[in-house]
Amino acid sequence: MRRAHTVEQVRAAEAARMARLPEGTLMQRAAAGLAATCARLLPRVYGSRILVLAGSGDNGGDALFAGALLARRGARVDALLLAPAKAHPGGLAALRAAGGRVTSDQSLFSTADLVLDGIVGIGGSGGLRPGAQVFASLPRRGRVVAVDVPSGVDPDTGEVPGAALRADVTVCFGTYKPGLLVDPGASYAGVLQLVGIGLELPDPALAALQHADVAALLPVPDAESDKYRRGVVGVAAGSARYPGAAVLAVAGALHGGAGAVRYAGTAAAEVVRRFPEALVTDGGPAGAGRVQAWVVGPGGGDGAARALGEALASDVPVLVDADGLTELARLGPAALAGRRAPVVLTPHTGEAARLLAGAGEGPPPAAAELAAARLATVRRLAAAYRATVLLKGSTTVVAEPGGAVRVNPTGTAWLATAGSGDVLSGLAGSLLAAGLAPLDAASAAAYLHGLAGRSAAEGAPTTALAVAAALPQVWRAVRAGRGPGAEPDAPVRA
Ligand SMILES: NC(=O)C1=CN([C@@H]2O[C@H](COP(=O)(O)OP(=O)(O)OC[C@H]3O[C@@H](n4cnc5c(N)ncnc54)[C@H](O)[C@@H]3O)[C@@H](O)[C@H]2O)[C@@H](O)CC1
Ligand SMILES: Nc1ncnc2c1ncn2[C@@H]1O[C@H](COP(=O)(O)OP(=O)(O)O)[C@@H](O)[C@H]1O
Ligand SMILES: [K+]
Repeated sequence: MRRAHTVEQVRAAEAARMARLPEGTLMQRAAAGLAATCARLLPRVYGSRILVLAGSGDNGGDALFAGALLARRGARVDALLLAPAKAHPGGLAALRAAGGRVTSDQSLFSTADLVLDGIVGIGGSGGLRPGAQVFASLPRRGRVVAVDVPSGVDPDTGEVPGAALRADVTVCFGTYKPGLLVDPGASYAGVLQLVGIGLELPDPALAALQHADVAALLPVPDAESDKYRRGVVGVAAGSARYPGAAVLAVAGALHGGAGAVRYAGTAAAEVVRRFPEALVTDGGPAGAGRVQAWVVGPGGGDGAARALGEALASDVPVLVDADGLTELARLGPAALAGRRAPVVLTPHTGEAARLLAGAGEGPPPAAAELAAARLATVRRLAAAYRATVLLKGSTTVVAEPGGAVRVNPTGTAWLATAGSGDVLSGLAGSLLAAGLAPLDAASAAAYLHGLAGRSAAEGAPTTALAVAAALPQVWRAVRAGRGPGAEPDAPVRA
């Protein structure tokens, strides 16, 4: 599990640690780790040209001390101070003593072999200040290494309220910060490198599953298993207008670990033609027979309202997607009140906007606004509907009401293809039917779906059905601990 902590959590852990260590120890550890990463990124340190951008706080201090270490190894290091009067005195003295120089020449940004972004770290707020904005758009030749956080990215949320400096690598200290794992911030961070500085940290604010975590969650049949004990997942999806959504949701469900898939809806003939192993009925969930979880809504069209009502009236977990969400938004959170079994909602940002409006949170916000504030959005939705919410998009995030939040590290923009969301809802519903808790089912499904998307695409456009077809190989890779993302220290973003 990759864990991320908020600024408040990091500061508390740092304060506790610093009380027991000589002053400056943590900064020395941070700078040493930072310099080591920079050295690995350069063909050779000796003779390379390095520009340090140093702001007014300790983030600038880290960058200056790292610059000093690199200067001692023969690099030519220039430091551009964004607030010269407030530059970290110890860091500046160390840099000068090592032969580094202070410069005001901004063109070095474009000629340096490596740029260290020490403008602002976890003390940052708002976008880059005017004096630093120029670096967000200057051409670059060498790599940019962000110190702790790319300057301009909000460390706690990943929001990017103004200009920010895009990094190739971010070296973060002590723990990941949520803003490094969630878009848009994550897309500014590049590859993440964690440097331990010996902090003792509390439960994380945000976590990202890794291969071993997902492998431990995946249901595996044993000698006692039969198809019913493995769980039956019901899929109420598709309509005369959108029969394909039924096929895609069933395709996802068939690869999610349930022992059987029961389809209920008007696309029964299409489903059986494609998947003879599915059990089908052309009525709604109420008359479909016993299942351990329902998936309602993909391509549901006019039938979504009835299917949602019948599924919610059952006593098993219900996953609501697509047209089911539109109907739920119309009804508002009251439709879920009194339900004992869990509810999982899987909106994209457009559906999230409708759900928020349906919860009485004012007029529907613009989807783009919600995408820019993914963590806040998923938390608001989970709280308003008292349900587990998986918010889809450039970074998929999953939240429980008032509780844990998970971020999916495996996504790929190739998944932005019609119908891939239907595969995801079938898959997640199947994991729910197999007995996984809602947060685990949703986040494991997103993890597998992302890997399947990568594997199906391999750099070329793919289709939703191909994503479903790639699921078995992805299961095997995750269970065997191999394939992309398998190494514990694999970059969060491939
Ligand atoms: N506290 C510690 O023990 C450690 C801190 N470390 C470093 O210290 C950093 C935090 O240092 P600070 O608390 O001094 O905070 P920062 O260095 O992140 O920034 C604080 C200063 O930047 C200004 N500022 C805020 N937003 C800005 C913006 N958007 N543009 C320009 N300037 C802005 C503030 O006015 C303030 O003066 C961490 O990110 C990490 O790099 C590391 O050395 C590890 C140990
Ligand atoms: N830019 C993106 N980067 C990564 N994944 C994306 C991006 N855009 C969409 N996705 C993923 O693609 C899938 C699309 O689902 P959805 O929006 O429901 O489409 P559909 O209704 O056509 O199935 C989701 O899993 C979503 O997370
Ligand atoms: K920084």
